[in-house]
Amino acid sequence: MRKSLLRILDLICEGLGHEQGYFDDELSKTQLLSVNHHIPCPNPSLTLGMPEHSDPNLITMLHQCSVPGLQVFLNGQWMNVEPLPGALIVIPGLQLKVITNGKFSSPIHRVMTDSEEARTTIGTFLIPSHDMLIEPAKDGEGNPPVYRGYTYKEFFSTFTGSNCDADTALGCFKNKA
Ligand SMILES: O=C(O)CCC(=O)C(=O)O
Ligand SMILES: [Fe+2]
Repeated sequence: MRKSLLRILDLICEGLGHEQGYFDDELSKTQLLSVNHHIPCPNPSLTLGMPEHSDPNLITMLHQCSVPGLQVFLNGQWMNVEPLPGALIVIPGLQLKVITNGKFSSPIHRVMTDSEEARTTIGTFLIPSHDMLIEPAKDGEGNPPVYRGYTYKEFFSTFTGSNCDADTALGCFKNKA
């Protein structure tokens, strides 16, 4: 999974004009594997499997099982991400948004519960090393950086301190327009 994500990141580099391997080392140092098990809820309107959030890391790969539940917030409404057999979902994280100076966005998503079936998913998260300086990569187009540099440690504590609200956390690292 790490190899596939690094390949995808290299394709992103190619598209944006950054050198190959830009994300290979400290920016993707840690790989976290997380298994989520959501038990059924007879009345799914009463609880969410996972509340709405953007992933705070660099990039995520998710294997959802055959039970639906993942939703993404798109054009002002929640859309179901239907499970496809054998498909893996790639979710750009907030660090990818910052490093690409906002060219990539990090989608808000959440998990609904199912009334009858349990849902087990596996996520792989690539995470920068804690002391790594994160900043928009120079894009050769002379666009001013939207965000100031920070360490991932600093970002993560701001993110958790703002109730995991992406806009609030990112707002703390925005340069004045
Ligand atoms: O279980 C899922 O479908 C999504 C999990 C997720 O969004 C996460 O772990 O960040
Ligand atoms: Fe997520």
